[in-house]
Amino acid sequence: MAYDKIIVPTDGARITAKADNSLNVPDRPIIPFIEGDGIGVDVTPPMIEVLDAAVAKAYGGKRSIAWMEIYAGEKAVATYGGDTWLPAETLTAMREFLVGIKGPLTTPVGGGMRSLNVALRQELDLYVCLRPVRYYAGTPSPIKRPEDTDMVIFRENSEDIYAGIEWAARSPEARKLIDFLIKEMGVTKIRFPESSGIGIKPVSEEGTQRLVRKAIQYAIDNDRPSVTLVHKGNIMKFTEGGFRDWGYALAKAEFGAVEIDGGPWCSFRNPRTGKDIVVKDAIADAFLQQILTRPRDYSVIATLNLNGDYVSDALAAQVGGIGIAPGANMSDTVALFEATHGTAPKYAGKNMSNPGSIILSGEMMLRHLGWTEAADLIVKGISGAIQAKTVTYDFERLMEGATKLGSREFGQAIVANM
Ligand SMILES: NC(=O)C1=CN([C@@H]2O[C@H](COP(=O)(O)OP(=O)(O)OC[C@H]3O[C@@H](n4cnc5c(N)ncnc54)[C@H](OP(=O)(O)O)[C@@H]3O)[C@@H](O)[C@H]2O)C=CC1
Ligand SMILES: O=C(O)CCC(=O)C(=O)O
Ligand SMILES: [Mg+2]
Repeated sequence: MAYDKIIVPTDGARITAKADNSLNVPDRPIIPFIEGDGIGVDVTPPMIEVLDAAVAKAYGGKRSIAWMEIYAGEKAVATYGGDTWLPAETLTAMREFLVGIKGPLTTPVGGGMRSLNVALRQELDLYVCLRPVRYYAGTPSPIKRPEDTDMVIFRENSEDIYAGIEWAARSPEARKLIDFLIKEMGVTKIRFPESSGIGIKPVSEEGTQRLVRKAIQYAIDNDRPSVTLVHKGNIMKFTEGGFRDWGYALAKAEFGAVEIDGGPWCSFRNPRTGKDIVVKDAIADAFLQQILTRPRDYSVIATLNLNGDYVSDALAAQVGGIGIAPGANMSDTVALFEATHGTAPKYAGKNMSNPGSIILSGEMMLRHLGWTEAADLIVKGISGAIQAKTVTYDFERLMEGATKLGSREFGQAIVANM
């Protein structure tokens, strides 16, 4: 494939997918990366340095990464000109090279363009947003026993109110839709029809089931005790309630789950371990208080797009903040690893922000490639740097006697602790 601005490294090779969607990973794979807006300049370069160091140490030069910059957001506009926020060849490169990593991208509030992050997920159909939440010893946390929080979020990434189907108040489209709802659908509950903006929340059986299937399979593969479907189905019966019902139906039809005490909770035996896996559900508001009051009750979480967004940041805060919360956006073939936080504009370019989130996203990426030895070194390095209290401002301000490091220097501390 010929690219315009993307320079494909000539000394690397493409990752390819086998028929069963597992990966053929060469010893020097080409990995596309998007630097990201705002603090992207601060956190992405240390991520590259840390991953390179971990791979070099783990494999003594036998393996390495050929990094390939691809563009989105402000750097895309600077590189391609005009209004090119998400160049077509960025999507082409992700489809061709299959595994990539990105920094955060800015989305204006209210008006302006729609989210490039969401656009990437939709265009590449990256329907799973996978966000593991675990505690690293020594990390400052607002709760008493942060080590009790060990959850893995499977956030549906392609539909829900997050899909961006909405019209501004008083626009012809909003008026037309509201008119249709009132006149043809008999809707009487729009309190202020003249001045309502209006959004649509699509939630499908297919979309739910492909996500819940991945969450249950993860619980099986990783010896997890439960999968909780988190929804607000008492209020939004046919969208969030549908999510719950379709989730349970899938657990029964595909994994042989049977109801416990008349349901709706059900369980099945993990074929790998022989232990029971419980599939249960929780209403989102109650869930948000229970993750604080009894986090040990929850393990794998499957939820809709907007709930997953809220839950991700809430759980990240419990284990020390968004500065070290990693994530991945995945389809059956393409995976784009991504920090959970945004562009934190007030810190942009100041070499202050914690690069831990994108570094641990990189750690997930190495595991996805099967390079577990290098991934383990990153966990060791970050644990060591935190325990030595050599950390960025976000941790330092909450720790007694810590040394404050810049983003770059924290990356170096991780490498030093590998
Ligand atoms: N996937 C993506 O690319 C995402 C993009 N965004 C976009 O980012 C922009 C800014 O969003 P905003 O709501 O401010 O959320 P951010 O996550 O960018 O920042 C909120 C706060 O979180 C803390 N924080 C975030 N990242 C780090 C880090 N690496 N190290 C330490 N602390 C960190 C800071 O807290 P404190 O000030 O207390 O130190 C910061 O002020 C918006 O345009 C939004 O749309 C948002 C989320 C995800
Ligand atoms: O796309 C954005 O700007 C925000 C996305 C977000 O907060 C997330 O995916 O966690
Ligand atoms: Mg978010």
